[in-house]
Amino acid sequence: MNLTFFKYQGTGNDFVMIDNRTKTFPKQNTDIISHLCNRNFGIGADGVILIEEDENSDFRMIYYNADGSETFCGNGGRCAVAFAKQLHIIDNKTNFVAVDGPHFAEIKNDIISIKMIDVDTIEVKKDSVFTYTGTQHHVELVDSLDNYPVFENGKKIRYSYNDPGSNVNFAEMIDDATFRVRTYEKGVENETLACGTGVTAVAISMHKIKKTNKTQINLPVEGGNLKVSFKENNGVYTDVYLKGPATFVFKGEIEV
Ligand SMILES: N[C@H](CCC[C@H](N)C(=O)O)C(=O)O
Repeated sequence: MNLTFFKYQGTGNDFVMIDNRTKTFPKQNTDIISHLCNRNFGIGADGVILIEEDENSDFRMIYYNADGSETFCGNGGRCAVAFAKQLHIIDNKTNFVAVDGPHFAEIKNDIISIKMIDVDTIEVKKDSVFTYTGTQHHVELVDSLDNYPVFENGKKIRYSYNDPGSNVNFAEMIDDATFRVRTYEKGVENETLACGTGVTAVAISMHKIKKTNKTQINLPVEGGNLKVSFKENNGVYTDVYLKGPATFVFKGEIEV
């Protein structure tokens, strides 16, 4: 079949976006998803995102990692909002639904803010934090991310968690409002240039272990700059917003 796709990237986390309102995309075929994401034999991306109709919200976003596993994706959510606007499904504000539930989002001066789920499962361990921001995230502080072995150390930690494993975020404290982040992503099985649910996990974890008392955090990543803001009350994090750019790269067609 001939497939029209739109390529988007959010701070370097990149996605093949498909308007699947006709419900014709073969979702069960993980080989097709992997092929689309393959950077040599396909289009190349960290994941595939489908936009579908939803009776209770503006649209449904479905995210698949490059290995075909389904999860939520924060940067992907921001790109889905930009894509929905390009398709004239929405204007600058939207309520949409994803695998982890409903999300509000808005576009202001080309910056897309997406409301993330409330975060209340935060497991503080000796040298790391494990939390859930729409998917599983391991967070640990390191002295410097320059030349840090993200792939090697990330892969080891990723598989140390019981199935489905965990994404792994290494954070370097720049100041009390800024944490640089590099992430090894499960399902991509590599370092990505940014991870939205990952930087959200870092911001909340750093507040939880009292490395910062700020509730608006800057998170420079390899592919750009993200921001996370939140409220905290008795250890529960609400009004969690992930903010950053989402860019249309090109439109294309591929035979699958
Ligand atoms: N890049 C995504 C995270 C995808 C998470 C996925 N790798 C998984 O949990 O399996 C983000 O911006 O949140």
